[in-house]
Amino acid sequence: MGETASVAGLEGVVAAETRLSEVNGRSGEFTIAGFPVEELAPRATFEETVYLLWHARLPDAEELAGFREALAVRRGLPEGIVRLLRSAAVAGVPAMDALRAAVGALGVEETDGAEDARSIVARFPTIVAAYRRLLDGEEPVDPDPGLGHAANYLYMLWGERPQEGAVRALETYMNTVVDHGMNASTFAARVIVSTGSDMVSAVAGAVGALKGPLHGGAPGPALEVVFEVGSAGRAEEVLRSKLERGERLMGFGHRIYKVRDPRADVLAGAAEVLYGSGGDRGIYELALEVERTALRLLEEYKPGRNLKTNVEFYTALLLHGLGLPAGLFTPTFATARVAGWTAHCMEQRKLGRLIRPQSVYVGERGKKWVPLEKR
Ligand SMILES: CC(=O)SCCNC(=O)CCNC(=O)[C@H](O)C(C)(C)COP(=O)(O)OP(=O)(O)OC[C@H]1O[C@@H](n2cnc3c(N)ncnc32)[C@H](O)[C@@H]1OP(=O)(O)O
Ligand SMILES: O=C([O-])CC(=O)C(=O)O
Repeated sequence: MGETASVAGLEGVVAAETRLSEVNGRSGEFTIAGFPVEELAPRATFEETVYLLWHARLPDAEELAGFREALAVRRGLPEGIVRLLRSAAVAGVPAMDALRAAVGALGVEETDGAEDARSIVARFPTIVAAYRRLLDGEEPVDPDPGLGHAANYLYMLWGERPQEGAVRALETYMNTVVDHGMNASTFAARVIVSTGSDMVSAVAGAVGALKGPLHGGAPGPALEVVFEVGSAGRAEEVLRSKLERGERLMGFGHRIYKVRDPRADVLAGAAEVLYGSGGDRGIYELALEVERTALRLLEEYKPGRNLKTNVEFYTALLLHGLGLPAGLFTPTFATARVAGWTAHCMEQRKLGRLIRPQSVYVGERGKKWVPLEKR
């Protein structure tokens, strides 16, 4: 092969054609299967959004009822997976690692992609909620087939039926983050199925990619910073010292968005409603001050980089407002994004080829073997 320049982080490289979602980083627009995120996310149920991704259109009433039912009947976990989660909880395994192990242990149906996708998406919240309860020393709560996907997740976490406002906030969140172009975890999933491998393997790999702090692992640390700041007067001092030490501010910056991430506004709207009706209003106000200070300081320390608020900052605020502990932020992200991963797997299978980019060799050549005793 001739010499080819490498592109650090594959920035700007187009890796696939997709009809699932479009991220426009210059105008700050995000489209999910034809719908602007701000149009779809606050209105749709999660089941409607998943149906839209998988079928390229919204369901009618009968199709939606059938789809809800199809997910609801697949929520239960095989006994082996519950056993696996119990031992992981005893060993104190972090939630994303337990999720990855549990997903990896799901049986591969391999009859058709749609069946795999339904049973994987249906079981994600059950795994996450059961594991959270086991970590807290409580028994898992069985899914309630009478509840929608998001409501049932909260029910399995808390053991009581959630209020409508909480369900709406969670559905808005899950719809907002369900997919996002060729993000790292989605790309990982597409690479795995492109080899002809199965969807369970692809989703387990995607969970591994999502948990990193530069991707889906950011909201926990973003909230920690708000707590570390503690009061509005300390925002400048705390954030400045982080930037002086060369640390990144979690929840800010994005590979594609060079303007504000439009999902931040959708989640800010949902958070405003959630905190407006009570809850920890003080932390919400403080977070807004932290955001303002962070944006100002990022412009000062990284001029011209256009580092703006990303989805994770408001994810942290919204999920905290819902009463979720920080350890559940990334697993909850995964319970939404898994619908996008499976949609991409199906699309990749239909349209894609083996994904196999190139590397440029920068090592030495022509070396001579040296026997062990002479090294
Ligand atoms: C769901 C999601 O995945 S959304 C993203 C969630 N991740 C975060 O919030 C983590 C914080 N943000 C980041 O680390 C980055 O902005 C990323 C990983 C999201 C994007 O990274 P990239 O596109 O690779 O940008 P890159 O790492 O090249 O950074 C460009 C410059 O901006 C700086 N920078 C980028 N983000 C930040 C940040 N949050 N805080 C401080 N500096 C930053 C980098 O240090 C670099 O500066 P330099 O050129 O002077 O060395
Ligand atoms: O698109 C990205 O690179 C990261 C992101 O915001 C997401 O996955 O939601």
